[in-house]
Amino acid sequence: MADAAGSSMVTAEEHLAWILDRVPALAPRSLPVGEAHGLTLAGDANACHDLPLWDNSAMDGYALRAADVAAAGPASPIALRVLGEVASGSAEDPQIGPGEAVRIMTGAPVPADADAVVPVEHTRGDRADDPWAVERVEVIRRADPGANIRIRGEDTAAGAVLARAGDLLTANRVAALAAAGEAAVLVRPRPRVAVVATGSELQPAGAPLRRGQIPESNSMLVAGLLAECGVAAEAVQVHGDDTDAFARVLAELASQVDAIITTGGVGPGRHDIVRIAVEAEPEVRAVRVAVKPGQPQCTGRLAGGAWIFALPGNPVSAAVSFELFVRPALLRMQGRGEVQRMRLPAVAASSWRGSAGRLQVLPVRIDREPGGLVCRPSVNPRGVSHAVGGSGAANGYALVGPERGDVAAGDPVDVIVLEP
Ligand SMILES: Nc1nc2c(c(=O)[nH]1)N[C@H]1C(S)=C(S)[C@@H](COP(=O)(O)OP(=O)(O)OC[C@H]3O[C@@H](n4cnc5c(N)ncnc54)[C@H](O)[C@@H]3O)O[C@H]1N2
Ligand code: MOO
Repeated sequence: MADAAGSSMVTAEEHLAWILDRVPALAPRSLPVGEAHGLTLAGDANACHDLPLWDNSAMDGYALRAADVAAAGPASPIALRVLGEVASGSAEDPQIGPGEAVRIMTGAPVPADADAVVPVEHTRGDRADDPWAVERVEVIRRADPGANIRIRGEDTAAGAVLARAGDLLTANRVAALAAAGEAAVLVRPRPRVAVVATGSELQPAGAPLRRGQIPESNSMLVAGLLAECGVAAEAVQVHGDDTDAFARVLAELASQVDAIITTGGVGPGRHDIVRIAVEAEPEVRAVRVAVKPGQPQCTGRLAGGAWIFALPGNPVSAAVSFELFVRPALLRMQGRGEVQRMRLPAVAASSWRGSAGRLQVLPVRIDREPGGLVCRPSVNPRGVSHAVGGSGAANGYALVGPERGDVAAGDPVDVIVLEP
């Protein structure tokens, strides 16, 4: 281990940069586009063909020659002979002469002889009980050339870049790639992650508690935070403060997963078994980060292969550490270009005590108000790290830089929103 626990203090930015410089990108693989939602592209993806593929109708109506209906109006209908129909999926390209039209449906290819589509609402049919004409249609509104025709390639040209390496494949992106003819995409997989909560005081939720015991909640916290960033935990374990047993668990998991997230046991205490277990690991750093909460961190690559993110046991400290360091690292393993959440400007609705010299990451309730976003602490800022109860009501974090001190009501603060 590079430093003895707590022997050096680094900024949150420096610790994140240290992590992002080192975490490996997982090997890419090709997947059918329909299985790639939520993954990250490992190479640029281009349109295989124009979108739309051919000039097609934007309306259910009649394809015709615009010049034929230039003088049409409600009081001066123009009658056209109906030749037939081009339905969606039809490969027909019927010839249309002057004074002629074909019924056409939305999305169907516009016949080469037509230069406009008139919606059925702007026509009168030749039967009393049906708006659609069979043989003869009266057009009661003029149409300009090009009206209601979606031009081949006007959305995206063949060969255009639709998404780049590092982009998340959102539902919209997957749809764009499929629509543009991509059958398979090169993506990086989600990391395999194990969660290990440590502490001899921990009991299953709902179990009877004697003095000194508490319900275990961090494993659910971390597994849930993983799920919220698209990763299903492969293993979730809870262990007591037995250094040897923990070292064995770590050694076993290190060759099975890409990352191990532990909580608890990173302080300088006599039973802080995680810190003790990773002390001899040359590529794991133990640092104190200038952040509140989330100060003690042991992070790096274990000799067995996996990365370890040993987070403090205090529940809010663990949650903040996950947000600041683990989430970006897991996204970078997937090759994601942007690994940080968007920071939005908000206004503090109340004053709170700051933490000059450390980045304050405060669980807050963020609300929309007519003037913009406002936020108020959801925990007592006096003691944030253990405030698991109050933090449950938070929907984001306020980020107050180390150069700032206390926050006054009305002050601007940056927030990140955690709810989708
Ligand atoms: N002498 C010092 N003491 C402490 C320091 C320090 O610098 N010097 N740092 C404090 C800070 S800051 C933090 S954060 C904690 C980090 O402690 P650990 O990572 O060793 O965490 P634990 O001692 O195991 O637990 C802390 C706290 O959290 C509760 N906890 C732990 N695991 C869970 C769980 N799975 N579910 C729910 N709650 C859990 C635990 O009961 C403790 O109350 O150290 C400070 N001390
Ligand atoms: O720095 Mo510890 O993680 O706050 O309480």
